[in-house]
Amino acid sequence: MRQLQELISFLETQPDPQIVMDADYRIVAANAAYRRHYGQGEVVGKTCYAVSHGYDKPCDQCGESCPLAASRASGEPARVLHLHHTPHGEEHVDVLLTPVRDARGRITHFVERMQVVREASSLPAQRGLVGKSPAFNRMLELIRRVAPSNTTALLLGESGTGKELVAQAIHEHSPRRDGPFVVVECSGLTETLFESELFGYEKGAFTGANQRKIGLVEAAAGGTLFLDEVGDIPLSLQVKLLRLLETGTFRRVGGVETLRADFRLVAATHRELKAMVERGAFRTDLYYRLSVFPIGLPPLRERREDILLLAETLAARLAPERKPTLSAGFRERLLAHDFPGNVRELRNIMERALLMADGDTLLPEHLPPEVGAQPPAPVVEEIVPLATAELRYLQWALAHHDGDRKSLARKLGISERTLYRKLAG
Ligand SMILES: Nc1ncnc2c1ncn2[C@@H]1O[C@H](COP(=O)(O)OP(=O)(O)OP(=O)(O)O)[C@@H](O)[C@H]1O
Repeated sequence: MRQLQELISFLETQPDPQIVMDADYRIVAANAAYRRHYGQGEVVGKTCYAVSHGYDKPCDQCGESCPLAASRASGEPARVLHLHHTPHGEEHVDVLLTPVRDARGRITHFVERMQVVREASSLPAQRGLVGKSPAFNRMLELIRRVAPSNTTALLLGESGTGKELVAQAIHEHSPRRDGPFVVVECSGLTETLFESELFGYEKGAFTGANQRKIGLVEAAAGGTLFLDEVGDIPLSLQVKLLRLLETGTFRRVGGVETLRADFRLVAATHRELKAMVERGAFRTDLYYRLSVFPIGLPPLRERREDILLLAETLAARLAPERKPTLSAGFRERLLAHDFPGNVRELRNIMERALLMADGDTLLPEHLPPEVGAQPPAPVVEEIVPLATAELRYLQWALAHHDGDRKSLARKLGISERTLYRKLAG
């Protein structure tokens, strides 16, 4: 008991919101930072899943990962990224759970530290990454883990999935955030261009080189170098990149001086690099240099819960002086579309709709005809077991429902618990 009191008094002055829980998920104390940030009345005596999620049972029984269950099982700290209900709305929170042991080594309590995630927003925001779907959250967790290090990150995703935005988020949350963020567009670079763009050149290196020019590698000193479409670099040039990465040095074209590079590398491609390696189209050694920490960016069709959030965000970004609203029919059509061009396609659709609309309400007729014209049936026309049909319908309803699971359950006329159970299959 004394030990618990000491722990609580220590946590009181810590800068991050922290709570102490017993092994039954019940909150026994919340520190000043927690009360300041979340200020949602007394939480002591309530369970963490009720306070942070509005659930009536632990997260892992509601389709989410539960750090307390993980920590209790392993005896180790556990870290996850969750979406918490807060007085400010739904917020991404990085949760670290640490077990506390008594003198005999038995776990008696858990301390949960919460850090607000600034790499992305679950509400429309003026800039940066926006999303709240499970697939987006899994990606965000990886971004949070790699950003503070100097490790090379490799972003893998279809065109328009937000690779450049993710690279920027990694840079902005790294120790190099005050340094430059330099983008190298690798596709279409010829041999001579590649070298002079990347490494710069000395005066007189070639006709037209009237003065020394520093390259992008040098410009990125102290910051992050983002190699976009790294899979498009021809084999003949890959060796030059490899040399730079292996030695950490380079020479300007026409120069003799060996210069030391000082950048953190983030690379991206929409290509299947692994398959390219197998085909002999991409160097194996370069592949292993690049794929230290791969991050998969989900296509928009695999994060449908984010479509309307992104649409609202992009509309507000594209027309800050207007207050665009999305009519029900417009939303419906967006939700029925597959977005082969991902977020970039959605952005183009929104830009067009804003031009087509005379008022501030976006209507279905402001969409190109091919967008969501044929809403897919929630249940395909084949005979399937009732339980399968029900599951498909619920998944469809989840993707098309603009709100949380609680309000969906209400609309469906079932309890939230039943909804989770049925979705778990
Ligand atoms: N999660 C997101 N939140 C907000 N905007 C996004 C998000 N993802 C992408 N976007 C927007 O979508 C557009 C395309 O993103 P971006 O250019 O980063 O994609 P990309 O994967 O680098 O595309 P490409 O491979 O074609 O270069 C940009 O306008 C970007 O701001």
